[in-house]
Amino acid sequence: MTYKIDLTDGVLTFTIDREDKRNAINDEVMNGFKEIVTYINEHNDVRFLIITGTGEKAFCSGGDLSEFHKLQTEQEAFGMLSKMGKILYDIATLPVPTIALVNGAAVGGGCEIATACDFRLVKRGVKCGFIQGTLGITSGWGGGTYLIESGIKQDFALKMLVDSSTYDSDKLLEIGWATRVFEHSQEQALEDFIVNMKKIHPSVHHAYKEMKLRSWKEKNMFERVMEEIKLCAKLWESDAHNEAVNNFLNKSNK
Ligand SMILES: CC[C@H](C(=O)O)C(=O)SCCNC(=O)CCNC(=O)[C@H](O)C(C)(C)COP(=O)(O)OP(=O)(O)OC[C@H]1O[C@@H](n2cnc3c(N)ncnc32)[C@H](O)[C@@H]1OP(=O)(O)O
Repeated sequence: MTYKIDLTDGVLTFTIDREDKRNAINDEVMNGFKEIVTYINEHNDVRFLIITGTGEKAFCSGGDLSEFHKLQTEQEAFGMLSKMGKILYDIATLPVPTIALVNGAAVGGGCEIATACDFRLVKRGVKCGFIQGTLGITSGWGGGTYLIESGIKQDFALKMLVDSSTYDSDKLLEIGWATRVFEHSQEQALEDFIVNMKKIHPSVHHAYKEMKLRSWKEKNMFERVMEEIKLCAKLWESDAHNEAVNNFLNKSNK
C-alpha cells in the first residue's frame, strides 16, 4: 500500500508511504486522500487530520514524475490535476483542524498539500518550495491559490511562487508559511501543538472551520483553484516542461 491511515483518540493520521520515491503522489495515494475525506465527512469520531510522510527525507515530492510524465496533452494533464485539485480543496475545507507534519522536503505538489492544511509543523532543517516553475509549469493542485490567500505577506507569497526554489525551515517560519518549527520528536511537536485544542468541544472547531469556508466561498476560492489548474494544464504541453521532466527522469535512470 502507498499510504497508511491511523485513527487513534480522534487523531486521524494519513502517512504517504512511498519513501523510495520521496513520497511522490500517484493515483493510488490520491484515492487514499479521497478515502479519508469521505470518512471524516461521514463520521464524527475524527477531531484532527494529520498529513505526513514516511522517512526523514521527504514529506512529499509532489506528483510522481515517472507516472505523470506520460500525460502529454493539456486535456490529459487537466484530468490528473483537477482530480487532485478537487481532493485538496475537500481536504482544505474539512470541518476539523488539518495539520501538515512536515517531516522532510515538501516540494512541488507536496508544498501545495502542506499549504492546503490549516497548520504546518516543520522539522528544523527541512526545505520546502513551489518548485513547479523549474519544470516550466505553475502550481496545479490549488496550492498557489491557497498560498496567496494564506495570510502571509503578499510579496512573500508571490516571491515563493516566482522563486520556484526551496526555503529552509527558519525562512519558512520568518515569512509565516511554517506555523512552528520543531527540533526533535514530531510526535511531541504534534502533542504540544494540539494539547489546548483537545480541550475544546469539536463543535467549536467545526464552527470556526465553517467561518473559514464561508470566507473562501465569498472569495470564489474553488473557482480560482480551477483557474489555477487550467493554467497549469495549458503549460503542461510546453517544451520547457517536457524537457525539465525528461532531464529529471534521465538523471534518475543513470
Ligand atoms: C501539480 C503538482 C506538480 C505535478 O504533479 O505536475 C508537481 O508536483 S511538479 C514537481 C514534481 N516534483 C519534483 O520535481 C521534485 C523531484 N524530486 C526532488 O527534487 C528530490 O527527489 C527531493 C528534493 C524531493 C529529494 O531529494 P533526495 O536527494 O533526497 O532524493 P533523490 O532526488 O535522489 O530521489 C530519490 C528517488 O526518488 C525519486 N523521486 C523523487 N521525487 C520524485 C517525484 N516527484 N516523482 C517520481 N520519483 C521521484 C527519484 O527519482 C529517485 O529515484 P531513484 O530510482 O532512486 O533514482
